[in-house]
Amino acid sequence: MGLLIDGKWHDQWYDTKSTGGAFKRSESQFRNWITADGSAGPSGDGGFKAESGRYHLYVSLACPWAHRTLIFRQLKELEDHITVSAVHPDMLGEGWTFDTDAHGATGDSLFGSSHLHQIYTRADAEYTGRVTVPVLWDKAKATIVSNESAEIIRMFNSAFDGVTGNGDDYWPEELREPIEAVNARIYSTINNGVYKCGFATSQEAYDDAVVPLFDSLDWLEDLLSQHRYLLGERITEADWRLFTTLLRFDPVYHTHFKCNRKRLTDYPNLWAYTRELYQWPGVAETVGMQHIVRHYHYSHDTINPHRIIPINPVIGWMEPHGRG
Ligand SMILES: N[C@@H](CCC(=O)N[C@@H](CS)C(=O)NCC(=O)O)C(=O)O
Repeated sequence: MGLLIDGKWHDQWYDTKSTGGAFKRSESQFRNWITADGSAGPSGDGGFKAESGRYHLYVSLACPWAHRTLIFRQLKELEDHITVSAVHPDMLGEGWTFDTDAHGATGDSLFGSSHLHQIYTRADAEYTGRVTVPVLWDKAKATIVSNESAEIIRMFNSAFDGVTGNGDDYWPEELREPIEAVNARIYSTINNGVYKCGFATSQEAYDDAVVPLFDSLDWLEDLLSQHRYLLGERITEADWRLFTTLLRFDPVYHTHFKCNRKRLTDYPNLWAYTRELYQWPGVAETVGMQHIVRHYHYSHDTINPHRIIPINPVIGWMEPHGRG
């Protein structure tokens, strides 16, 4: 685990000393947008036109943020248009690697790099910051379009509609405001909330994260007793953003990140809802449960110093969900 400073790799864990033991996630730095006609998006530069075969996605199957992008690639039928490389689940001293000695770890099919940080320095030789997945790479301009999953899924949602003919819309105009509100709470208390619990290095920081986390899960349990999806009867990006965290809850966050007031399977509505999303056409094939369980327990030696991979519950993802 580490980061690049002026293009040089430094092996260091997250700094929580300056924040009273609290984990603060840093902002993603590559913020360009692919658009249908190549015009500039809400941030960054223009010139990234949606074209088949032009873009490549670097992911970790373990990572909930990268997982969102894989799900959107699947939902929006982009598999033949956007190529993918998956890193090895073990993220150790030199960060994410392209080692291939794990099922599903593909290596870097574009450049044959050994480490993900080489992709960042290819885009910016002086890059300073964390080396995270997902990364959306542009083969034409030889640079990173974006390393922000929340924005990559919005590009995938609509930019390639003319290429694929798939017009499914998970960010519909009329629901954008309520989606943003739900996303904000879920991001802060659940998606990032589990990390705040797990990476806290003081009791106070942990308490500050774990209470809102379970308050939000209770809130969602109630919401999902009233309607099928977060925003009503229509599935939206908010559901997919929540799904990748819920999927990892019992296998990883409950024990490894000490999110253990309840398990996902203790919430009847949330648990059935998660199964429905798991069973959505194409979604189960984006799930790399072995990478998920292995990555967290093996890579975070500050939390699990002996790197013992737990036996884990057997989870009935394919049990009938009974919703709708
Ligand atoms: N804001 C980013 C966060 C991505 C992120 O934190 N990915 C993790 C894996 S789950 C990572 O690569 N961490 C490496 C590090 O922090 O050094 C996004 O949503 O795209």
